[in-house]
Amino acid sequence: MSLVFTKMHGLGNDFVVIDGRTTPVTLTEAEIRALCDRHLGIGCDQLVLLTPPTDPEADVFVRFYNPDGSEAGACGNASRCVSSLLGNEPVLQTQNGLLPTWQENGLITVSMGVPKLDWQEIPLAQACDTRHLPLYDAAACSMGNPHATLFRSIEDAATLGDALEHDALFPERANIGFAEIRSRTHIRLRVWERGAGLTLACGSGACAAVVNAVRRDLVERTCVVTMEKGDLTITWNEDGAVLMTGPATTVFTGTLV
Ligand SMILES: N[C@@H](CCC[C@H](N)C(=O)O)C(=O)O
Repeated sequence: MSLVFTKMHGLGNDFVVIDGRTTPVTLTEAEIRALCDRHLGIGCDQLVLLTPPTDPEADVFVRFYNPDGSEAGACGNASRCVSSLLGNEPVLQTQNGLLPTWQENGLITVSMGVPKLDWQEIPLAQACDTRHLPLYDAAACSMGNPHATLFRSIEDAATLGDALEHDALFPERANIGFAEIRSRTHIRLRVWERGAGLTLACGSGACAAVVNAVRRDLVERTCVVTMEKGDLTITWNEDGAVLMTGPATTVFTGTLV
């Protein structure tokens, strides 16, 4: 069976999007790993599978897979890409609920939902206080997927990310953000992603960085987050939802044989 796919990216966080809405597509973990492989497959940071929605309010069900074959509950950059690919401002159904999307001035906004703030807070605090892990002033939240944000140099992402992703502190592993506060409306960020390693951008990581920085009173509720290839604008609304705005790019389509 041949399989059509679309290669997309959001600020360099790249995806293989497979549309299984009309013809069901089933992929094993091994097949996902093979497709994501940059040498032996197509190559991407996440594989994104579209299936029919089960919620009448949604236009599509979107599932996100890391290159190690694990499934993630959220992926901000891929959510913008799917919105751009489908057009007509779709509502995305994800493991983290319904995500409305809309387009303005060539940029896509996704309402990423309400962060869970108590996620891992106690273990992280214990780690800082008693285990002397290098988690200086770390904070954690879930954006539908687990994120810890460390307020320290982005240079540390390459050296500390892997060990922290796999630290016993995080039973489900975690995405580890390294955030430099440049001003009260600007964060510079690098993210070591669970199941993917260091990526050029992470949308849910940018949302988590702003939420965690607001909780530390380091930034305002609307912030520009700069990553390797550009900016996202993140707003943590007073009603609790986090809005993420940024670009989405289609690179090419192809057929798997
Ligand atoms: N690149 C993503 C996040 C992808 C999932 C993550 N690696 C996880 O396992 O939670 C984004 O843009 O949010």
